[in-house]
Amino acid sequence: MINEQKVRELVGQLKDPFLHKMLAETGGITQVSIKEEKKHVSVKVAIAKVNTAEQMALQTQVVEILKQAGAESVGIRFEELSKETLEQFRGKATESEAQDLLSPLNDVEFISIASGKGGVGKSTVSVNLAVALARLGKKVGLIDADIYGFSVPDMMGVTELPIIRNDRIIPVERLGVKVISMGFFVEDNAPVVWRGPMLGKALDQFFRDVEWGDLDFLFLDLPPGTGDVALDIHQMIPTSKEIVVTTPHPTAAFVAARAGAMALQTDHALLGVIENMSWFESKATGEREFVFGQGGGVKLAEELRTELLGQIPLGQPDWNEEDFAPSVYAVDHPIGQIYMDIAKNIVKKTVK
Ligand SMILES: Nc1ncnc2c1ncn2[C@@H]1O[C@H](COP(=O)(O)OP(=O)(O)OP(=O)(O)O)[C@@H](O)[C@H]1O
Repeated sequence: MINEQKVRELVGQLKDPFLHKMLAETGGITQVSIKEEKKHVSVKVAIAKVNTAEQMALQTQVVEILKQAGAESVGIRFEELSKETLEQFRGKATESEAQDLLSPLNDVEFISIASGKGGVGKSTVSVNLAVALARLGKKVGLIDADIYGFSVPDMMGVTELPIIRNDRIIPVERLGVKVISMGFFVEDNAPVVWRGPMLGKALDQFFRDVEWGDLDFLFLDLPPGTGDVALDIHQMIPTSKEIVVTTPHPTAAFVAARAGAMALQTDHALLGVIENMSWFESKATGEREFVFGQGGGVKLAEELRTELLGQIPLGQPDWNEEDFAPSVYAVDHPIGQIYMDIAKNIVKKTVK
């Protein structure tokens, strides 16, 4: 039976990745709560530096150790240790440990894109939002963590593979966005059965071993659905702001609500809802046809107590040969404009 004492004992043995001291020693476990009937454990952990690759590695360890001890799901929030505690320990830090504190993913805004089921346009939205933020002059990265699909490289017209320099993976840059995909690391783009530890290792690499450089936003295209893989990934990625994509049919919104609930349960914040395939507009008459129903986005946003960030109609991107990215809408395309509006709202909502 897992209880608070057990949680403190187990997590307390793990080390603050910067101070290299056990969390029990640094006073790094600041809160523990357990929902007995659901076996959901929430822990608040204080470490020297938050939103880093090191935090992400520690997060994976905490989830693993608590799951082994019988927790069914784990929620983790990170905060920074107080100045006094830091000074007390940092005085003893070596030069290389001080280097850790300059970890390049500090202060990056992680934005994950989720959906209740496949095929609703989650990858299309991820790609176009990332490009729209780059068009606004932001420094943007995109991780294709949809392990069932690997669709991002094709959608953006990426044909090359990342190169490795000094043991670091250099992401492929396309339309101002630095891209890394699970698909780059499997043969022939074949689907893979990713098991927990392997998946964790692959994701960990994307944060730790990729030379992201200086980023404002790092997007994560998550696998669709609310099954085990989606849950694992939610637990393995750093704390992020999440966008849930749905189609307008009310039953689609119902499934998407579960994705939103999963985000909250795993301690990610909701940034809002995007409704995709909202209508088809006739070029000749301007009349709108609600091919996939109506109202799903509004309903979902209400249910999740968040904002409807935008509605995206059906429409094909117009691309030209030189800049071939099949799923990216041009900046002057009406749908490209909608993505720009959503991107501006994201900037406002995240103060980046
Ligand atoms: N607004 C839209 N208008 C027209 N086609 C769209 C629109 N949004 C997405 N599509 C198309 O729908 C298909 C599914 O989109 P996408 O792959 O982005 O969905 P997904 O939710 O990421 O699916 P999965 O998670 O299963 O990979 C793609 O062929 C995409 O080009």
